Amino acid sequence: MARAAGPERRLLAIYTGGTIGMRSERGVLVPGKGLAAVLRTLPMFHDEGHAQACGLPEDTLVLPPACPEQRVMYTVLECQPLFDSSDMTITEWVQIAQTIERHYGQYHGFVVIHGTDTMAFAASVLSFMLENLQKTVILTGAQVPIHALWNDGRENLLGALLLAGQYVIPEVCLFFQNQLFRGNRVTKVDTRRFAAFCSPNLPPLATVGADVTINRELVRKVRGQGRLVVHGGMERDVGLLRLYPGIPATLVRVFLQPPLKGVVLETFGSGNGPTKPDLLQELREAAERGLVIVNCTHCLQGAVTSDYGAGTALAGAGTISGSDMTSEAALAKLSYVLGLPGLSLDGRKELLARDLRGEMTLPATDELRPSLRDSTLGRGVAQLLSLSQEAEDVRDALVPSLACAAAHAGDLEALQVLAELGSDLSLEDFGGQTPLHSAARGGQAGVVTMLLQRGLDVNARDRDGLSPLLLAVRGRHQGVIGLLRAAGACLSPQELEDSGTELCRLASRADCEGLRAWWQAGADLRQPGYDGRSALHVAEAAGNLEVVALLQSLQGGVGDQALGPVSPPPPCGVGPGGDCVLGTEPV
Ligand SMILES: NC(=O)C[C@H](N)C(=O)O
Repeated sequence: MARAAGPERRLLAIYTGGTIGMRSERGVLVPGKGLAAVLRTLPMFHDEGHAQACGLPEDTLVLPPACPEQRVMYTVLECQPLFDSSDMTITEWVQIAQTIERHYGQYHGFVVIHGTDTMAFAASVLSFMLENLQKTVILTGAQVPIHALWNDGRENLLGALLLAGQYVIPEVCLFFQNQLFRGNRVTKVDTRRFAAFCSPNLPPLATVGADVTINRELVRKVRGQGRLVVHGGMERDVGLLRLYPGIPATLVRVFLQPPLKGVVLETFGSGNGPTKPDLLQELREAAERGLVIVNCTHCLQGAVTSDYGAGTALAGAGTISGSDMTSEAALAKLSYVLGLPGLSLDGRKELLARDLRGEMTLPATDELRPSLRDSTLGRGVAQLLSLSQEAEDVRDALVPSLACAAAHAGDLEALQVLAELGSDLSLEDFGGQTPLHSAARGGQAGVVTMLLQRGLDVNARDRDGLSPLLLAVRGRHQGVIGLLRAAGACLSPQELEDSGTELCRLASRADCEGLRAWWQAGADLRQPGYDGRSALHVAEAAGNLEVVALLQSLQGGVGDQALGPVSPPPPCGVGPGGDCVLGTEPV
């Protein structure tokens, strides 16, 4: 965490609705449009003289100077429609995350103006969706509309803008009543008081009084240079069930039915529940058919422990400890972990038990999980996880090699754990290969898909100048070649030039699969070899009619039906389309 440098700090404020901008209609509060226009009239939110002197664009507001050399400028994106946050769902939160992603390069930080009723859910979900966050994201709102004489909206919004503008706190945070909390640690505790939120198991990251006090030890560190990854594939079939004394097993049974894939069980005290055999049996059966059950206490403060038989009975029925997570964070984490592609059930449970975004406090001796102990690679990753803070340098040095080994072996779980550690999956190992090279060489389509989704360079060259595409061609991995081509991979001029000799060699061995792989990668099958002859010449001379026919059909542009169509690579530099979210427009 650092105080932000530079004379101008640009922020994007995404206005989704909530009481802060609400107006009374027929006696009830409903979301109100035009927040930016209101802010423009309030001197604490806009310095019109400075804006005119600098010729700022119409949609840009500028705060009065907080310190002499720095100005915080901001643009308000107003969503359409605006929501009472009671109507917000994962769909809207995914759109907010994607808006941040689209504008990530343009702004130094982000403020999300949101209703308070579901703000703790929103902050939790966003914290998991935004991986490798290197900029400040702050959610805020109000208990009383900003137009009212006595309101908390002005202070909250101003504080959020100033903190996001002046500090780099690379987390999803929530600012309310002079306190900046980690977003996935909060819960709403009051319907009326301005101190609406509390963070029961983690002190605030910052407090604002006459001075701003940042709790530096708590702020998460940026690790690696990995780019922002937005996980939009959150699982929606997750639920929350609060136990109460005497809850019937039949009711629990109904609740746990498919399509539910994961549930947060709110239990008593330190994670205890009724020990009635029929209830435990329902939980056990659900867990055995693959439902993931996370045990969170319904107490405001404290964690799930194994102190009581009534708690260990739940663990015995297959529930996973949620430690001191809030229910909001646990639900968001379930949705995130169950939405990750390509993981086994054990791998998902492994991630759920880990602290991924600072959402849970792990016991001091964090035991290595059995699923990670199973393989040599898993052991390596598990050891890395257990290294102390001081050994981070060693860890950083080992990560590229481990990532390459995991990629080659198709071990998505190990890669996911490395990513969760903040490891940069684009780094080269000692041989100069990236994990994408290794996955391509190993024919690991699942890993290639994951790495491409993370935006890794599809045309990275290893120390010998080889591309992932060439390694996939050599391995004849058609699925991987297709994925790489669709992501814009091309053989380099050198690889294309060298292909002639290789094609002749394949033709002489009647290796049709090898020839098809080159064709699929975009090679010109007429490319001459070192002696000037093409693969077709070689096949004809050898009298191999099958190869001759294949080469003629491929060279003639008639794709082999058995191979399936090869989609042309998209033009380079095409980013995610559209600039609107929830119908959002700058105002
Ligand atoms: N204070 C608030 O913002 C409450 C409002 N119902 C909302 O969540 O949108």
